[in-house]
Amino acid sequence: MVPNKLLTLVFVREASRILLGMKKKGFGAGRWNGFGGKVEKGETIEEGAKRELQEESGLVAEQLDEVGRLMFEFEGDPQLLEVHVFSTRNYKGTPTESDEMRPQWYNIDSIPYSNMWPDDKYWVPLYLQDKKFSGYFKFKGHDDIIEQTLKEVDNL
Ligand SMILES: CNc1cc(N2CCN(C)CC2)nc(N)n1
Repeated sequence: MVPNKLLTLVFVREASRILLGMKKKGFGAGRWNGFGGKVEKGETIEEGAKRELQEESGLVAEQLDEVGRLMFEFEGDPQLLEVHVFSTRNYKGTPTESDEMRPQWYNIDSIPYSNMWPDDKYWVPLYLQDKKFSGYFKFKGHDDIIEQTLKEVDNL
């Protein structure tokens, strides 16, 4: 039994725009995404999300709302990724490039899905409609989704 790998993903939102970061190295490098990473021992998932947001973007979230839960399986890898997705509209600081991420604001009508993880085009629209969601995506490599489920939920 291999436990899930606990990860976070944070989106910073304003009325008509969303902050994305270009991942500069490591897992997901070359794609725009929210900010996030691993949850460390001794911190809650939400504390981990807040920490990663600050490390990767320089922003301090005053309030984080959990908006979704995504499970990712990669064919041939027994460890599933359990990604807890958060959103903040209440933060301080200005977006600052880190060695991991180059932040950039995008209008919510022109999100660069072709340069993001392939699953994003399915669940980000739910997020933008202020829906809560729960999804599972099985990947073959990093580009092809071979199975998926996605539903709106009332509670996470
Ligand atoms: C595999 N598909 C993914 C992974 C992913 N994450 C985001 C957070 N990372 C720490 C790990 C991987 N984010 C999106 N949007 N899609």
